[in-house]
Amino acid sequence: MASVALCVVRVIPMSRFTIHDLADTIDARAAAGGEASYTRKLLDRGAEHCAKKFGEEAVETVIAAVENDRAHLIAESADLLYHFLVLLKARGVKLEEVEAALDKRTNMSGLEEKASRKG
Ligand SMILES: N=c1c2ncn([C@@H]3O[C@H](COP(=O)(O)OP(=O)(O)OP(=O)(O)O)[C@@H](O)[C@H]3O)c2ncn1[C@@H]1O[C@H](COP(=O)(O)O)[C@@H](O)[C@H]1O
Repeated sequence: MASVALCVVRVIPMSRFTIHDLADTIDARAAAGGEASYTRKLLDRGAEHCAKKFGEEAVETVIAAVENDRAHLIAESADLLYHFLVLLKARGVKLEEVEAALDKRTNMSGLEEKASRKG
């Protein structure tokens, strides 16, 4: 008798929302006046404050990962990415510049990239 292979595919709904959409929102909030905006509040407190918030979110993400709490990890990752983009904005770095740095590494392994940093 022919055996039947069962393949279970978990379907995750695709969102059209991208990290670039969030970066655009952050740009718009940065350009706007002093109306109520958490982003505006963070940027007004300066890059060092934004860096501190990013660090806090990084620690919260680490804790969620170590605890193996999937939903918590996703939520903290979303906070982390938001605060990462605000930090880049505070220091005048474009997301595209980070992507370009990643793009340069696409043809080398992580081990090669690590070695290229030494010396
Ligand atoms: N994606 C986010 C987002 N993720 C996380 N956060 C905020 O980041 C904070 C997480 O940090 P904490 O847990 O330390 O919260 P907290 O103690 O309230 O923070 P602080 O008072 O210490 O600053 C929370 O206040 C979250 O609401 C975000 N705030 C905003 N956005 C996006 O940014 C857009 C613009 O927001 P506004 O600038 O408020 O209009 C929104 O439409 C969202 O799309």
